[in-house]
Amino acid sequence: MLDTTVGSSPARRPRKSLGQHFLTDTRIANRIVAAADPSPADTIVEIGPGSGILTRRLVQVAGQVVAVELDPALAARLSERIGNPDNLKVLPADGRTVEISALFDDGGPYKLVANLPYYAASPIVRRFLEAALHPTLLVVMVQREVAAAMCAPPGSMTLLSVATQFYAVPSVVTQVPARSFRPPPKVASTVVKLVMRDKPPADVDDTSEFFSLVRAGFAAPRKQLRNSLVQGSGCPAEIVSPVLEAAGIDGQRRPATLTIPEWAALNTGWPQNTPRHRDLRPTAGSDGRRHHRTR
Ligand SMILES: C[S@@+](CC[C@H](N)C(=O)[O-])C[C@H]1O[C@@H](n2cnc3c(N)ncnc32)[C@H](O)[C@@H]1O
Repeated sequence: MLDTTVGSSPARRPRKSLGQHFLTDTRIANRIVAAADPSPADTIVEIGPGSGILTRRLVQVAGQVVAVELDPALAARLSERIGNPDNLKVLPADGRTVEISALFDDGGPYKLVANLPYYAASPIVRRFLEAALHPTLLVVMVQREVAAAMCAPPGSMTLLSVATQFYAVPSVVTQVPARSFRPPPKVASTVVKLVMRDKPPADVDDTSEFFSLVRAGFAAPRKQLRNSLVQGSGCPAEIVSPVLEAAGIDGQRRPATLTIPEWAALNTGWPQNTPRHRDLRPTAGSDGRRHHRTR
């Protein structure tokens, strides 16, 4: 079914730069909300509410909804559009940088629901997965390829798979064709549910060092793991090979085949004070200075 009350605004065009593809299929909207299993006891954070197709459903079933919208014009109109519900708080802010603790009064448990803008989907998901004050559950719509990487099993894993599955157990809720949006995007989408783990699937003392090593391991994903690690860490094979051997991992395997516990074993065996990752691709920051990539 088509929701004709949202997704269009005669006064203004959707802003492509903000990834504004508004969902118009009410069945998909209902499925997204149902996947979050909201109850009156729940606080729900929604990133990018847009015209409110999800928000209007969420306020009916959740105790409190906090909506974070970067477009100030959409943020200003959201509450009125959906009937000024008492349990809605709208913040005109960026989901990539918003202070998470400032979203709630009590800092209690919350769930995150979002039809994310494609350009910012990965940083927003990563930010909430890694936050000290993280949600218990995320239901997010992302580009189909991103969803596939998040949910990939060993054999097809990428850095994003490891980064997602370290924190959460992912599953696909539903596929969403481009015609379900106005304007239709050029790509298909998938709704993914991420249930946060109580603890990671392997013991890791320092997550930043762990992900540095994983990133090095995926420096050349089509190469054998040993060569990819040499390239990504900047350490010679004489250092990398014994670490692989001690962890019981065949260096001829592809990086995509490693499980998270195997990455953790490599990280544990990596010699102290030896670089885990070198980044040879400095990026220009918005302030014009050169920045090195960080996770
Ligand atoms: C794909 S649309 C989804 C809109 C609405 N939830 C829906 O399902 O129709 C993405 C929304 O995120 C907003 N947005 C874009 N970048 C954002 C950011 N960095 N932080 C918060 N919201 C953002 C856009 O303005 C837009 O409203």
